[in-house]
Amino acid sequence: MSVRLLLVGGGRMGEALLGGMLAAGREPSELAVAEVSGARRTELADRYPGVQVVASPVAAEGVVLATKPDGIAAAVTASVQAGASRLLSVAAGITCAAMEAAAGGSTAVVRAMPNTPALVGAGVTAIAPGSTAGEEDLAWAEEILSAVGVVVRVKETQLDAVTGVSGSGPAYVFLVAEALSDAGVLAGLTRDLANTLAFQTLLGSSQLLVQSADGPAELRAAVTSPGGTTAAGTRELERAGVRSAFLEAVMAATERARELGSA
Ligand SMILES: NC(=O)C1=CN([C@@H]2O[C@H](COP(=O)(O)OP(=O)(O)OC[C@H]3O[C@@H](n4cnc5c(N)ncnc54)[C@H](O)[C@@H]3O)[C@@H](O)[C@H]2O)C=CC1
Ligand SMILES: O=C(O)[C@@H]1CCC=N1
Repeated sequence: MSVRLLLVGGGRMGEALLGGMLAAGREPSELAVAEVSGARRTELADRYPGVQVVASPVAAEGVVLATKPDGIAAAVTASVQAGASRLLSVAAGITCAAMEAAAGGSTAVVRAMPNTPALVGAGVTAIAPGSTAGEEDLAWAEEILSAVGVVVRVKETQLDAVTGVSGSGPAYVFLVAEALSDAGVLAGLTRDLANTLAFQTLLGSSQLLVQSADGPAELRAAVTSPGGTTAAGTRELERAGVRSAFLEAVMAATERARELGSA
């Protein structure tokens, strides 16, 4: 008997999607995970009772591909051989055309770029259709991914840039969190207190940003008193080239996604 949805690759991103879908109310019996690592299969089976955990693809109505980019072509072929007629890939760089070639038929392909805040239902995913994917296929992908956060539709040519901004973006934010906490310790606070202050500041600032009618420049101006502490701190960030560092980081990640797709 086929499952409704098979996840191929139960690593960090695959687990984020699986955990998010279950938290959003998906029945475990609808889901299966194909994972090549035996140790990982044991972990997943323990953590997600009721989800079928297998070593290679089983028959499924639809398949989410979450292996590393260099494993996607083989995973597409195995999934199609097992009977899948609809594929959704989250791999960085790998194009719909490459997956369609590996599928070798009329399989509908949707390419997506999610991010790990999907683990807590606060992800953002951009999706783009392959050449034979229609509205129903996009709606199917949206139904899966909207369980773990916001979903936006983009052109496939935009997906490498999306990878640079929001796919990799959580790592940049975590780096800021570490740095802000380290700075608190440098200024004499305990690590626990510095973590609480840094993490809650990131959370609160993000919530303010998405809920406010003002954009980031206005919100930053509201924190910055004339001749005050924030202006003094911001001057150092600008002097260190933080803004430029973010521009370069996103461009490097975007370029790397392109390279992964052409490897
Ligand atoms: N980690 C992240 O923040 C994000 C990752 N992605 C994409 O998600 C994909 C997975 O990335 P991660 O989860 O970080 O990597 P990972 O290495 O944690 O997970 C990959 C998993 O796939 C398994 N695997 C490999 N070949 C397989 C096969 N043929 N059949 C079944 N399982 C197989 C591996 O054993 C591993 O558990 C990548 O393509 C990446 O570009 C996309 C957005 C964000
Ligand atoms: O680092 C990577 O290649 C993956 C894709 C986006 C986030 N993590």
